[in-house]
Amino acid sequence: MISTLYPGFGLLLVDDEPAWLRSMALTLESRLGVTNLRLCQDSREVMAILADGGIGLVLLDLTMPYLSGEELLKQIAERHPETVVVVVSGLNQVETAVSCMKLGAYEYFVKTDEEERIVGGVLRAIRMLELQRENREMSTRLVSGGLAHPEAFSPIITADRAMFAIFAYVEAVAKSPQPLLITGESGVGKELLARAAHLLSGCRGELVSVNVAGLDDTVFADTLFGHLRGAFTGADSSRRGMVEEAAGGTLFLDEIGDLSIPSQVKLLRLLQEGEYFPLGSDQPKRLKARIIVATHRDLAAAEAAGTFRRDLYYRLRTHRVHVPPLRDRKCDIPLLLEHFLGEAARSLGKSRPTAPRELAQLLATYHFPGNVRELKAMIFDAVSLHRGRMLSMESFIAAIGTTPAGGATAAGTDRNPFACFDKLPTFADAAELLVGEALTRANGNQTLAARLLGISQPALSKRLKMIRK
Ligand SMILES: Nc1ncnc2c1ncn2[C@@H]1O[C@H](COP(=O)(O)OP(=O)(O)OP(=O)(O)O)[C@@H](O)[C@H]1O
Repeated sequence: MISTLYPGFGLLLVDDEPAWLRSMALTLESRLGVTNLRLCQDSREVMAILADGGIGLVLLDLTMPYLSGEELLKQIAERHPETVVVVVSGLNQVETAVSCMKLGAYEYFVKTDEEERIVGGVLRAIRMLELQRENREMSTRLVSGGLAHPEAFSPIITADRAMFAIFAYVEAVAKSPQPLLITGESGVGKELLARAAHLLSGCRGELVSVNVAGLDDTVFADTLFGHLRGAFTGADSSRRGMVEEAAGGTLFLDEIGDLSIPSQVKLLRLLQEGEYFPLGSDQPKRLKARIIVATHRDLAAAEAAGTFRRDLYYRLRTHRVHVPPLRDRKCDIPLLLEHFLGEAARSLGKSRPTAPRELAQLLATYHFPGNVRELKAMIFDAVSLHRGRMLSMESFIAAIGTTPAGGATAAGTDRNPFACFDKLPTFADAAELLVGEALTRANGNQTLAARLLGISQPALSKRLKMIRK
């Protein structure tokens, strides 16, 4: 069920020199983690291999016995136009390169080019093909009327279009054996999405979650792969690792961006080889779980900074989604408010309070660094404190009031916004600025602005009149 082949389509390397084929295969495997490879030394076999299906990308030599690369390029363009061809030739001639590009080659490299350039070109071609495949799957879903299994996403409350697009994507790639990478700030709902992907995968086993942040390399290996009795001092009994617990299901590795480099190597090996060794054992076990990983970190930046291995990054990002922060989907706030009010009332055994009309508006003024988790905690806190029918806004104002809307807390200004002023504004100027800011955050709603300022609505109205005079 679980394929360890990467990418999801085959790469066919065609060259009459076996040494070049071997060396290219090793380079692609070690640099990009490519394992879905077929090598072909005889140009006459190429079209038959393509006819069998499964090949997405061909790396083609030009000068070969029987059929030349240019002849093959013509035939591939005619019979398999969806197959991408990258020419890697010994010929360093501009005319040949131009003629190959005219025949439909995606890129042209000379064998003496730097390895980095050729590897980069192959990676571009792989990404383009992966995107084409994803787009095809997505459009099929859109044409066939959206989600086939909306119920898998029912725990995720949203009215946001970007979120629905993510659902369609997750459904499209749910049965793929390749890993799924979910990124997004803390508390946006990445784990909920992982659960939906697991449900849709059709795998009958469990979803096993492991937070890998802060695990040192030995603990990481022990947690994932388990150990045999006596594997190390204190290992009085053997232990099944999480990879085994997740067999037939999904292994969800959270906070993957915090994984140490040695543990990244172990994870890459697991993905590439589909095998692992429990500590103290020389008998390999097979990976039988789908892998989903999540992080709040920017993995591309971590890869560029050298703290995340490139080969693992490319392996993990085959299918990826980015969940937007709550501040970018404010239309979800009223829905989530209603949802969590009900949930909080039920779990606290209270009757469901009614939210004041301005509450959703007030919440929309806040930037929610902790996203949905923070909103949920605020609502649970307010419901646990509240008495009577109408929910009080005070606990929300207290929570929101401690953090500026932009989220910026420049040094020295988090408690005292005037600390950075050389010359203090006058009292009247400061009051005018404050009132203006409150009205902006409250979208012009005076009742809400007055609450944000901790004054009554008539007092705010009076102050506005004074300002406007
Ligand atoms: N759209 C949503 N609808 C309902 N509940 C949600 C939604 N998004 C998040 N939650 C709730 O918010 C909390 C945080 O969600 P979750 O753990 O999935 O976030 P996360 O992105 O994985 O966070 P972290 O990066 O910190 O692990 C959970 O209680 C979850 O049920």
